[in-house]
Amino acid sequence: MTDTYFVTGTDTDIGKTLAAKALLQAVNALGMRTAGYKPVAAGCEQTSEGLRNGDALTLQRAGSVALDYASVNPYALTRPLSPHLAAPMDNVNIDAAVLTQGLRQLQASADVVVVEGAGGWLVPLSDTQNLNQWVIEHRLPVILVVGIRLGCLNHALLSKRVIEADGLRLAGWIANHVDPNAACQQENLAYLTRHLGTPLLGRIPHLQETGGDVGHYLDLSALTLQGRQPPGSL
Ligand SMILES: Nc1ncnc2c1ncn2[C@@H]1O[C@H](COP(=O)(O)OP(=O)(O)OP(=O)(O)O)[C@@H](O)[C@H]1O
Ligand SMILES: C[C@H](N)[C@H](N)CCCCCC(=O)O
Ligand SMILES: [Mg+2]
Repeated sequence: MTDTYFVTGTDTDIGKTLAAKALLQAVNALGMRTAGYKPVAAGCEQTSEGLRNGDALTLQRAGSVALDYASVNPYALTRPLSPHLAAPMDNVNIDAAVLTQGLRQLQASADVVVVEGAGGWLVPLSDTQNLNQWVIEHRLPVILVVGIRLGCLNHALLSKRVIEADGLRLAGWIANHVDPNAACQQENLAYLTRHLGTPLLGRIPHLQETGGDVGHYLDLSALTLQGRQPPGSL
C-alpha cells in the first residue's frame, strides 16, 4: 500500500518544491522507497533531451527510486505561466487520465509518493479544469505549505477552507520561512498553529543554500505512513 500526499501551497514561489524535497528526504531517512511527482510543470528549459523543469529535476533527485524524467513530469510546458495558458502555447491539451496513469506507475514502485502541485490549490489546467479536481478524484491527503510572509494568513485560511470543502483531509502543514525580512514571523506561526487545525510537520528556516538535506527540518510522526518500520528496526 503506497501513501500518496499532495503538496499544495499558499501561492506560487513560496517553497512547495523545497518542502516536497524535505518530505522525500525525511521519508528516505525512515528507510522507505520514495518518488516525487510533478504532474504539470510550467516553466522549462529546452535541453538536448527535451524540456526540463527545475522542480521536477529536484524531485527526481530527491526520490530514492530511480525514475526517468517523463515518469516524474509527464507535462513539461515551456512558459512560466498558469498551465491553462502555458499548455495551449505548446499545443498541449492536459489530459487528467495521463496524470492518473503517471501516478499509478509511481505508486507501483514506491512506498510513498509526494506529488507537487503548481501554484496554489485552484490553479487552472484549462478553462474548464482545475488541478484540485484531479486531487479530489484520487482522494489524496493534502499537505499545505505556507510561505511565511505578509498575506499568508488569509491565503492559508482560504486554502484550508476550500481543501476541506472539497472533502479532502489536510494531513498537515509546513511553515517555510521564504522571506527573511517578513515581520512578526513567530506571531504568524503561532496564529496558524492555533487556526489551521492540522499538525505542523515542521518549519524550514530561511536558508542561504537550499541544495542540501532539508528533511531534518520535518517531523513526520503525525503522518500515518503504512510502510513505516517500527522504531529501532532500521
Ligand atoms: N526556506 C527558504 N530559504 C531560502 N530560499 C527559499 C526558501 N524557500 C524557498 N526558497 C526559494 O524561493 C524560490 C521559490 O521556492 P520554490 O521553487 O520551492 O516555490 P514553489 O512554491 O515550489 O513554486 P512553484 O509554484 O513555481 O512550484 C526558490 O528560488 C527557492 O530556492
Ligand atoms: C510559473 C509558476 N512558477 C508556476 N509553475 C505556475 C503558477 C501558476 C499560478 C496561476 C495563478 O494562480 O495565477
Ligand atoms: Mg515548485
